[in-house]
Amino acid sequence: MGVHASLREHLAEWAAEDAQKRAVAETVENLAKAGIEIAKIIALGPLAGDMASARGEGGGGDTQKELDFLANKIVTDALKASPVAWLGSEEDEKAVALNAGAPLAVNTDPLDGSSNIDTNMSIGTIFSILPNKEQAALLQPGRNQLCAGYIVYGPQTAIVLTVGQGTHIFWLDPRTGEFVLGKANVQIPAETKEYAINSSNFRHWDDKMKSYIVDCKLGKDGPRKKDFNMRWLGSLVADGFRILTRGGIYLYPADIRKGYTNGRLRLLYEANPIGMLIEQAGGACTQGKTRMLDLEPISLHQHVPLVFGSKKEVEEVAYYYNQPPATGEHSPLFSQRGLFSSVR
Ligand SMILES: O=P(O)(O)OC[C@H]1O[C@](O)(COP(=O)(O)O)[C@@H](O)[C@@H]1O
Ligand SMILES: [Mg+2]
Ligand SMILES: [Mg+2]
Repeated sequence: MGVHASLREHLAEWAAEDAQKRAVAETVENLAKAGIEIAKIIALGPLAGDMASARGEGGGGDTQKELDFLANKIVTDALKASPVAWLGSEEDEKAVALNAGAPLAVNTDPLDGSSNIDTNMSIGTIFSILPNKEQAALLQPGRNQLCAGYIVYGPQTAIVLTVGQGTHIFWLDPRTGEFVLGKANVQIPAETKEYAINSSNFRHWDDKMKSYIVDCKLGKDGPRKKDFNMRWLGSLVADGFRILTRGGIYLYPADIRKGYTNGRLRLLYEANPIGMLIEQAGGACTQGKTRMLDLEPISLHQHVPLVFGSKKEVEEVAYYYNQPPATGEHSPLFSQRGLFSSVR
């Protein structure tokens, strides 16, 4: 399949005469229109009202902000007008029935990066499109996704998209209201020297994660033998975009805080769509050791530890997780030497 200049042409050629693919294409186009609407609100900043004010709790249990609510409404309306039977949204506690008998089911994070709404930083809308099934259509492993993507609202608005034939980035041209191809077949470099983690949580992590980060910080003086840089934007879509652009690794591990024992990110509408986009760009996405897209979901708002990015670096994290437990002076808590330097 060729990659066409506009998102519309790209989807039309891919879908051709296949009914399921045409349904996916129509849904993506409707989500793209919803994205343009959301982008306009975001571009207004405070002129659109206080979009960062709290409204209560969203369906997933996190604080719901005004823009979370509004984005959910816009995305839900777009999906109601699409061949979608079931909707799973971060902002709705339960699955939402849309068009009975339609061929698709969609999981979405309508507004990712809510803590950045009033900071003029990139935020986004994530979606994962699945075939409809008679039972539990939304609870399918990520490898079943027909399409995954997100719209990022940043200095530029763009859609990062995969239908299983590479990951492509389409930029919104505000002059025409059309998404046009910016980067076809994104390839994430296999190796990296840049990691992204909220390191304020260091004391809550297990020893394996502490060791990995300690060794990154030791740089050339430690077992990794290279200096690392760190970035943390606090929006998965923005950190993900950087990794798609120049490589890197993103980590949100499980930790011992209440509500974080399976990490912070959600499997169905964050980890799975990001996982498909990253794999299709030559990267890897795991729960630390095992492939994200093979995980059998058990609930709509399920948390999962998330590690993704440059393939070799993601494998390096699995290497740390596969080491025997650390004890005594070899603990990164007590040592400035890398925990596993002796076993390499
Ligand atoms: O504030 P923390 O703990 O660093 O978490 C940041 C992570 O949480 C998220 O904001 C979760 O997404 P929501 O804003 O959709 O809840 C990610 O985008 C981001 O990577
Ligand atoms: Mg999110
Ligand atoms: Mg969200």
